[in-house]
Amino acid sequence: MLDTVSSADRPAVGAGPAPESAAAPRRRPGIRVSNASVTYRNGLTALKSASFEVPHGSIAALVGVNGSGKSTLFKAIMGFAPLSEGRIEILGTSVAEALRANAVAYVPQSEEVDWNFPVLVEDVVMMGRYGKMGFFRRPSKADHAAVAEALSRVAMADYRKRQIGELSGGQKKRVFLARALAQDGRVILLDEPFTGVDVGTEDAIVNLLRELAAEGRVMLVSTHNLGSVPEFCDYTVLLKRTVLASGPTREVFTRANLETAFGGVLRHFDLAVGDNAGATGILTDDERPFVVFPDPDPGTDVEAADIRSAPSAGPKDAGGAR
Ligand SMILES: Nc1ncnc2c1ncn2[C@@H]1O[C@H](COP(=O)(O)OP(=O)(O)OP(=O)(O)O)[C@@H](O)[C@H]1O
Repeated sequence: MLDTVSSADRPAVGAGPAPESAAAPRRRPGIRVSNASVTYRNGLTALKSASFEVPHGSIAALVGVNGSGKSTLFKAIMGFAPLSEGRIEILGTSVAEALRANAVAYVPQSEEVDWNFPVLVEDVVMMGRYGKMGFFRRPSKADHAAVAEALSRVAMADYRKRQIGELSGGQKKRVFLARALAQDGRVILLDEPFTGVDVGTEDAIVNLLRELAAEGRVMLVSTHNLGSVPEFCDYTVLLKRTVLASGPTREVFTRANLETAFGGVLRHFDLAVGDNAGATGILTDDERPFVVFPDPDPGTDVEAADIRSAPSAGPKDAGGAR
């Protein structure tokens, strides 16, 4: 039986996880990955001894270069890729039990979907209800109501009779988010939800994810959009065939950790400001950049912010692009 979430489990959205003290009860993990390894049939170990936790009611970024194992981790959480060692727990149960309870929803990358397949928007969202239907998959009133509510939550109710292939990239993403909502997924895995979407749609998706976190759901978001991670992800998991670092974003999402995770792949500019010895750093792997301001008080956390576009002044080289 999957456990339920009380409001006591929920963090203040956007405020990051509450600090834990000896007196405070430990927040229950939504996803707990312990020493998990995945080896494909061709002998490649795509994930080695990965361990991390993401608590109830939070949004976690899954960040790493192409081939670092993000999709492999998603497949393991969805039960498609068996573990050669270790364990994954979802809402305190095994993967198999979480899948039986229909607790894990997946929002795919656009490339994974055949957009020529003739299917209506409302039919795609109805797929989220299949796990709750009988053998003949005849939708009940409740199923139709759940689909309508999910579509209106992502502002796509007017498109329900449209062919999915006719929609824009951002609209398609919202439809697949609606499918996850119709399923009532308590754990939602989102694969590159911001690729190819405009800023308005990205903001709409982020706001929705915040609402879902406030409802106690757990989101794991694979993204190359580094600039948006500190903005809306409470937790970060840095992946490079294993977990390099994981925990609250403000602790994990540091320049040093990002450089380790991305190595030479990450573009890195330092903007020297006048004679200021400290320099503003911009880290990007080509989507929205992540900006690191000089630390006014060395020894404390690095201050970070995101920008939506490159600064108008060109980068003054203090290390240059790598
Ligand atoms: N079915 C498979 N069989 C064998 N190797 C695989 C399989 N799927 C993925 N791999 C390999 O596992 C490694 C990790 O791939 P994965 O798709 O998990 O990376 P990723 O971080 O999701 O990459 P991207 O950012 O490009 O989506 C890669 O070297 C990939 O070639």
